[in-house]
Amino acid sequence: MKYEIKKFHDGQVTAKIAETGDIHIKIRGNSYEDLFRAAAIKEAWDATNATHKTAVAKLSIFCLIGQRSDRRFNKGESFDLKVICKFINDMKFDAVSILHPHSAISLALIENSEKISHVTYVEKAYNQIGNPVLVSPDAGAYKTTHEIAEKLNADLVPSNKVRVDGAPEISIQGDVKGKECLIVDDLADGGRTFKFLAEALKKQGATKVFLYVTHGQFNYGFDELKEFIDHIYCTNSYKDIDDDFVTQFKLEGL
Ligand SMILES: O=P(O)(O)OC[C@H]1O[C@H](OP(=O)(O)OP(=O)(O)O)[C@H](O)[C@@H]1O
Repeated sequence: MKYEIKKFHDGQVTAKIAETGDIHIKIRGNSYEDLFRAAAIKEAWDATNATHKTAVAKLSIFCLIGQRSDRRFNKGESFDLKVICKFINDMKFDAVSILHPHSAISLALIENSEKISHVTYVEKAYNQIGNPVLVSPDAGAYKTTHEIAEKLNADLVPSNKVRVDGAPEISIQGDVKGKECLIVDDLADGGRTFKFLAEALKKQGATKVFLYVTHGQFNYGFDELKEFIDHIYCTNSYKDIDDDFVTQFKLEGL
């Protein structure tokens, strides 16, 4: 470790660089404090490397806070992802990698950014289940899941979701009768999207329904989800989960 982080009683974070040279900071990035930690480390690193111009600083963010707020939802409201990305740009990293961002807007707003693909984790779930049909829950997930289906040589059933008064309405565009399905998406907040989709898939004859999300928040627990979902796969980008219902793929550095 090339740095130390300390926190004062009032919540202030402070960093100390232990060695000069290249640095690669890996954070969840799912809280403002995480971003401030990275900023403190980078500030100390810049000062330490002021005469070492060839050293490289990289930042990996595994679960970018505000990634869903990729537009100004209503007139008069703040565009939160823009504020967050401005803060990240101010740190001036040479490269910023973002694991499975919700949309391409994060990558467009962050300078020197690139995406870390989630294909490895989907592939692990796909192999553990034994070649299920992939299901993309909405238009946003279709493009990336289509790319993954091509790579894995898997069947893909697209589905569409529109929210009516906050509740998702589902239409499935393919035959899932007698098949095992793996829903693939970026994040689960409460997970209602997937509960409704799993119910619809089972009504159409799917034998088992599994869920893969990269960022597993599951803010309301698993009880409701267990009704129609057989098992969940996710990474620990957002938090560590200890539950038999969930298989978590641990990210290096967390
Ligand atoms: O766990 P849940 O509460 O069901 O939410 C999960 C869904 O919400 C997100 O999409 P979102 O509706 O934000 O996508 P949008 O960009 O189309 O608004 C995410 O990509 C999932 O599809």
